[in-house]
Amino acid sequence: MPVALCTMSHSPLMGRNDPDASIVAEVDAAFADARAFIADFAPDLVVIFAPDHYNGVFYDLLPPFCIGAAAQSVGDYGTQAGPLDVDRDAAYRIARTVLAAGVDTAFSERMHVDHGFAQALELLTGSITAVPTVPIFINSVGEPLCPVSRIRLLGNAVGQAAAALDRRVLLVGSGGLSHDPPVPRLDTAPPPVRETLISGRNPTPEQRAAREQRVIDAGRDFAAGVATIQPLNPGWDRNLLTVLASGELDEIDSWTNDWFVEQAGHSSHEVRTWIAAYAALAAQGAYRVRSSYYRPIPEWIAGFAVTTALPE
Ligand SMILES: O=C(O)CCC(=O)/C=C/C=C(\O)C(=O)O
Ligand SMILES: [Fe+2]
Repeated sequence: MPVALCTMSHSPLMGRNDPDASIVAEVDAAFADARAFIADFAPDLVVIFAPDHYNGVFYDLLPPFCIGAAAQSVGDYGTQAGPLDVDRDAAYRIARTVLAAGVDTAFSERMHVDHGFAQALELLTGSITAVPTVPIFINSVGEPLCPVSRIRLLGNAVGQAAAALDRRVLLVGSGGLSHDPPVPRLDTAPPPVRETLISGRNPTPEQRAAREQRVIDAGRDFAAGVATIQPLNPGWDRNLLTVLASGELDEIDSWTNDWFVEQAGHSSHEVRTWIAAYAALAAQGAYRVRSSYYRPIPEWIAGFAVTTALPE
C-alpha cells in the first residue's frame, strides 16, 4: 500500500526563542515543502513515532515503546491539548504485527502525549485531529534505554503492518538530532524533581510554566554561549542523515547508547523516532530521500532537520 515518510526535529523553543528571521524563514520553507509533499500524498493514516518528556510517560511504568489506541495531548508549550483522532482498529492491527514479530511493545487505551507528538502533527498536517493517527511512543529520555537495534526491528514490524493496511500511510518521526536540552534525569535529579519523573502527571499550571521557563532560559543561555549543556554536533547529524538516506540501516545497530550521548547529547536518543520511521519505510523496499533540510539552531537547542522520502 502507498507509504511516504516525513521526519522532523521538534523543539519547544520554536516561537519562544527564535533565531534570526532569515533562519526562521528557511525552516518555515522546509515545513511548507513538507506540507505540500504530504498534501500531494494525501495520507488517510499517520503513523507517528515520537518521544515523551515526562508529560505522559513516567518511571511508575516506563516501557521502551507504547502503541496508542486512544491518546490525548497534554498541551505543553502551547501545543493543542485534547484527544488525537486515533484509528483504534489500525493501532490494534499494528500492535498485533509488532508483537508477532517478537517486539514486546506496550499498548495503551489512554495514552498521554506531549509536544513530541502534537508539534509534529500540527506542523505537518495542521492539527492533532486532521488525519486519523496511530501514535507510537518510543522512550528516548528515561534511562535505561533498549539497544537501538530494537528500534529498527520495531520500525520494520510497523512497516510490515502498514503494508497490510489498505491505506495511504504517512510515517512520521519526531525528534531532534544532536541536542542536550535540560531534561531532568532520575539519577541526578533532586528528590522533589525525582518524584515528578516517577509520577508527575497533571502538574499545576504554575509547575508547568516553571518547567517551560527553565527550558526557554536554557535556550537563551545556549545561544549566548553561556550554557553548560553539551554543544550540537553538526558532523554527527550530517552522518546520521547520510546513513538514513543510504538505506543501510543495519549500520545503526552497532551504535551504542553511550556513543549517542558522548557524540550528540542525551536527547539525541530522540533520533530513535527517525530510525523507526525509516525502518518502517524500508520494510516496503528501496526508498529515495526526496528532500533534506538541516541546520544546527542553538536558539532551539537543536540539530534541526526535516526530511521527506518515498519508496523507489
Ligand atoms: O522540564 C522538563 O521536565 C522537560 C523539559 C522538556 O520538555 C524539554 C524538551 C525539549 C525537547 O523536546 C527537545 O529539545 O527535543
Ligand atoms: Fe524532544
